Amino acid sequence: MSEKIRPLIAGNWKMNGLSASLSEIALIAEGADAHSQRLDTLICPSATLLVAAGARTAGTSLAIGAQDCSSETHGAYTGDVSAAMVADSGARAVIVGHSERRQGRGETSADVKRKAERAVEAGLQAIICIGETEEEMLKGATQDVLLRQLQGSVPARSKSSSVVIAYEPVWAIGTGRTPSIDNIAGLHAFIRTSLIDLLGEEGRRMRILYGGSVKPDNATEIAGIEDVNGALVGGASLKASDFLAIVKSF
Ligand SMILES: O=C[C@H](O)COP(=O)(O)O
Repeated sequence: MSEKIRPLIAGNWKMNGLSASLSEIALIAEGADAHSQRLDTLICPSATLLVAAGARTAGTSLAIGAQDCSSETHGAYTGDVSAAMVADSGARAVIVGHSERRQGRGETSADVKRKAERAVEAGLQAIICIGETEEEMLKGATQDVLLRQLQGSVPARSKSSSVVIAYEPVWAIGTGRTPSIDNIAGLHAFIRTSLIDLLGEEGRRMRILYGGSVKPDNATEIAGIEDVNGALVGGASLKASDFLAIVKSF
C-alpha cells in the first residue's frame, strides 16, 4: 500500500489556443483554487502564451507549464526554447517526452532524459511521459516498453519533488479509448515498482499521472485507482468546465 501522494491535475493544450483563450485559463484558475488544499493544478499552453498566462494566474494556485524544452542550455539552436527560458517566463513545470514528440519528432529516451535534466537544473518540475503504441500493446510488449522508457528517460537520483511520470498509452491519446480500470491499475503498479527499483524511496513518493482520453465522465473511476496520482489531460483541458470537473473527481 503506497502512502497518500498529493495529486496533480495537468492540462496540455498542445498546439491550441491564442491570447483570446487566456480567459479560459483565468476561469480554470478561479475554479481550481477551491481544490488547492487537496491537489495541485497546472495548465501547459503554447510557449507564446506562457508569460501572459502567468500574469493572468498570478496569486492563484494554478501553475503554468511549458510543453517542451531544449536538451541544450543555450546557444545556436534556432527556434528552440531552453529550460531556463521557460523558468524565466514564470512557468514552474515542463512536459518532456510526450509521445507526439517521441513519435512525431523522433525524440529518443536519451533526448528526453537530457531535457528532464535541463528542466530540473532550471528549477522546473519535469513531467516525463512514457507510453506504448497500439502495436506494442497488441504484441504484449507494454511492460518492456515502459521499463525501457523509464530506465532511459528518468535522470539518475531524480527527486519526487521535481520529477513526475505521466503514463499515456499512445493509442488512448485523443481517441476516446482508454485501457480498462484493471489495466491502468496494473500498469501504474508496475511503474511504481520500477520507480522504486530505480530511485528507492523517491520512487515510492513520485507522482504517476494517467493520460489518454481522460474526460469528466471517466475521471472519478480513474481517480480511484491506487498509484494514479493525477492526470495529464489533453482535449478536455481546453474547456474550463471540463477540466474543473476532472479536478473535482480527484
Ligand atoms: O498530454 C495529454 C495527452 O496526450 C492526452 O490527450 P487527450 O486527453 O486529448 O487524450
